[in-house]
Amino acid sequence: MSLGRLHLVTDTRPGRDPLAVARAALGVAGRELVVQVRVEDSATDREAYELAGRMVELCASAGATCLVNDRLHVALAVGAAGAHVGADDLPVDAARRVLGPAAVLGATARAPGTARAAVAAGADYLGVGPCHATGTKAGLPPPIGPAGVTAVADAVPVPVVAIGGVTADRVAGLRGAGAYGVAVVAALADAADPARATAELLAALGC
Ligand SMILES: Cc1ncc(COP(=O)(O)OP(=O)(O)O)c(N)n1
Ligand SMILES: Cc1ncsc1CCOP(=O)(O)O
Ligand SMILES: [Mg+2]
Repeated sequence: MSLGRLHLVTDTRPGRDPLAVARAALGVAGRELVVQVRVEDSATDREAYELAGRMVELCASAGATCLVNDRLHVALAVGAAGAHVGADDLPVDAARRVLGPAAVLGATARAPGTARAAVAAGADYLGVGPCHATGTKAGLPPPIGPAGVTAVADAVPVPVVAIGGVTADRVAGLRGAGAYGVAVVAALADAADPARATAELLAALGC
């Protein structure tokens, strides 16, 4: 599996335009981009399906990978490449059974033990964090910092994607800590120029 190093997780805030941000990022990053479609828990399956379906088409035209957060049935229904699950979602082994062996399956981990368990259960990559403080998701445990990323990366043979408060300035520290790539919401969704912000993140990643 060749996984992109820059993951754009879609912004769930009302009034945002995740397709416009993804279009701008795809134009710069192409196949190096993974778009993870993430919607509010309160969003309907129909809303998730419609956004994910449009995102799959956009990603396909750029040669990029589209994943769906949490809702595996939506991932299957729109023909996404795979999905991402965390502690409140289906367990990794169940998610793998639902998606099948060929799908890309990501799992959240913040410590070596859970990371090893997720990989043993079938995760292809790990989303690890929050690495830094973030205002994007409430109720998270304290940031693990680059040292926490190293602890996980040293424990598993799969790519580690650092998430939480990631900015272009922080990418070098995270890569040095062992992260294969990074996942961002605000760094692209809040950027005045998402295409330029994408280029800066890619440059920091060494892509
Ligand atoms: C790449 C990546 N890493 C971690 C997460 C968080 O997933 P989860 O813990 O299930 O939380 P929600 O995103 O579902 O609120 C992620 N989505 N992507
Ligand atoms: C979904 C999620 N899980 C851990 S941090 C996070 C949000 C990351 O958003 P940002 O890049 O804006 O900090
Ligand atoms: Mg989840």
